[in-house]
Amino acid sequence: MKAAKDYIVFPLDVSEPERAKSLVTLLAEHVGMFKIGLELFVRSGPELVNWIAKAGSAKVFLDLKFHDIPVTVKRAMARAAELGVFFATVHCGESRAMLEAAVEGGGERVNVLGVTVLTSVSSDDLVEAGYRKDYSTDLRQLVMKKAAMAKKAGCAGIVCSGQEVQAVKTELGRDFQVVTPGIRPAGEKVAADDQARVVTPAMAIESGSDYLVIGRPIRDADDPVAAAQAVAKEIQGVLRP
Ligand SMILES: O=C(O)c1cc(=O)[nH]c(=O)n1[C@@H]1O[C@H](COP(=O)(O)O)[C@@H](O)[C@H]1O
Repeated sequence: MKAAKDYIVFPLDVSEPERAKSLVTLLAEHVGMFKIGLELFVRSGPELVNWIAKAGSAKVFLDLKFHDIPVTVKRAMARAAELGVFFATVHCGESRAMLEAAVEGGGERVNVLGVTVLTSVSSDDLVEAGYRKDYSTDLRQLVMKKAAMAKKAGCAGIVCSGQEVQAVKTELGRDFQVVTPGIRPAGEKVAADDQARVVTPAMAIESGSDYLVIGRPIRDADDPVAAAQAVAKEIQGVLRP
């Protein structure tokens, strides 16, 4: 069985490679995976991905959220797969062809996740962007459509908020991996920051989430190790044997 800490994905949302390395060293025993996103990758690239992969036991998640024509996505995902990362992301976007291209590019080497509707997006944002009115009043419908498209394309799973996990798992099956950002620990006054669809670690796990992305509540805590341990404790409290 997965240990509570293995559910935690810590995003290395910092610009300096030295700061990223010190966070990896500090948190390697307390989280299950490190995520490298746009900021760090633009600064430090594949070299740092390799360093993190070799540094500890935690897995590496390359989160570059590709969104382009299929051939470009396929070729970029093939390069991502060469880095030996566990997860890599593509936006679900507007066409299944892009997702299929991502899966093809990744081959057997990487688990491709489709990003459905970002956790920073609200129903009002969807209205402004021109989405159908029923999607804006029930954002979950749009997440479900995108998740179904990702599954059909062969993705290993999706990224969505904790508010939609249960519906995705019920409709698309337990094996279809669901990663949930927008997590804010219970019992403390923690800012939601730019996140619009937020749940606690316990709520996400109880809904069936496979991995929780938790950044600022750990990174910006006075004691990041204690913050990660507190999240693991909250997860442990609701894990079923
Ligand atoms: O793909 C992601 O990881 C992601 C998707 C999403 O819908 N929302 C989202 O916040 N994220 C990532 O989660 C991290 C933010 O986590 P917090 O600092 O805990 O808010 C950033 O690395 C985001 O890129």
